Amino acid sequence: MIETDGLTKRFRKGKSDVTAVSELSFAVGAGELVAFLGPNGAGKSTSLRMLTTLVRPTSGTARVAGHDILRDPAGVRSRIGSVGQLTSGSHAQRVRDELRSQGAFHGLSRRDSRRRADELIASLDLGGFADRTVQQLSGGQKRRLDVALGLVHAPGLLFLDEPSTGLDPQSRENLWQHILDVREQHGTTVFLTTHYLEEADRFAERVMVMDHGRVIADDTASHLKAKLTGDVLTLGFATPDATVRAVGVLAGLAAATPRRSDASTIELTVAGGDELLPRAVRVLGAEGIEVVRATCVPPTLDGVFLALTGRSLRDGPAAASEGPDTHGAPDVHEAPDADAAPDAHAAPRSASVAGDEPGAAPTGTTGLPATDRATTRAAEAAQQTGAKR
Ligand SMILES: Nc1ncnc2c1ncn2[C@@H]1O[C@H](COP(=O)(O)OP(=O)(O)OP(=O)(O)O)[C@@H](O)[C@H]1O
Repeated sequence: MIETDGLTKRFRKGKSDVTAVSELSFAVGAGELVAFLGPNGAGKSTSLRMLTTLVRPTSGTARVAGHDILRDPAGVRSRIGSVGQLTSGSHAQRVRDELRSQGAFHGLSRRDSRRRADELIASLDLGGFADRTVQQLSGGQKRRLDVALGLVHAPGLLFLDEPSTGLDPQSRENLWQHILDVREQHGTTVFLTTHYLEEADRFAERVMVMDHGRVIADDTASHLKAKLTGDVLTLGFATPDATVRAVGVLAGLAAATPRRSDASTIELTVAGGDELLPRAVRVLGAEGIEVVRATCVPPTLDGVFLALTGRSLRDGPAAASEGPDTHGAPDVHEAPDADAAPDAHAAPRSASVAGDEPGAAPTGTTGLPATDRATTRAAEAAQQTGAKR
């Protein structure tokens, strides 16, 4: 479904170049659910924008859904669905009409557009508000509509850029359930970016970790966790003396080195911590050392990132619990630049609306040059609305 070869993107920033994505080479098979993880500025969105033909690579290329992104961008667009960080529905349109007109713009007959709209309303559970206008929807309902709009032409491959950012936990769970259902019903390949580590861990079969424009790990979440980190065991003791003696006993029991985190607590990071813990308590007890508290915390993807980079993904603004940190909505009054795909700057009818979207981040949040932000976002909005031109 996706095959990239040395995909690289450099942006001009003042007098210097920023390498947003460097030598990206990977393949994604049909039906996979892949999550792209990384801190702010790692290059995730730029990678997605290249794969969805919104931004031209500086070098390298990719085949997406059987079409070359450089030689046949229209072919790529006809075969993929793409949901960006902005809501793509037009404010004043009713949900049902929005879906029907999206079908018509994709070349479906009136009858097929109606049928497809009904199907998507059922499968994404939009029935309760299908006759409301987009501006009357909640954030979670809008995101479900966005996914539905991206699926109107039944693409085999769906790109989602931070689909659940900014939603409350219940709406996130609900959106995910719908994404998983659509995937199960149609075998859709899903490629998404997210800041929510626990979502990637729970739902994605494959996790690609990106940092400074490069993919630094690519595997299942469980393999990454097993390979790069382990369970963190914490054992508490009644006295400092017992703690010192316990360090010696534990060192002989586990492959890892026990660390004293304070006078009466020992930590150790090991594989199979849940099995080691009861054994450690028994052996220590036999030595006359009483364990007064104990926990075993399973590994996380944040631990994986920490092991790979020495930094936590939760440090700074990319923290999973925080709200969106998007690059700002498009200002359609600004001129496009050469980085956008050739036809991507043609403003769709909803592009000007997207900037007013209450859930969208305000402009100017990234420090990117205004024209770059405007171009990329306008191009993204143009694609999100598909052929609505
Ligand atoms: N149009 C642009 N012009 C100049 N620099 C850009 C542009 N788009 C992205 N960049 C820079 O490229 C780098 C990668 O940005 P990108 O948006 O791909 O990161 P990201 O991983 O998606 O971040 P986030 O999680 O914050 O969305 C950043 O340093 C960013 O400032």
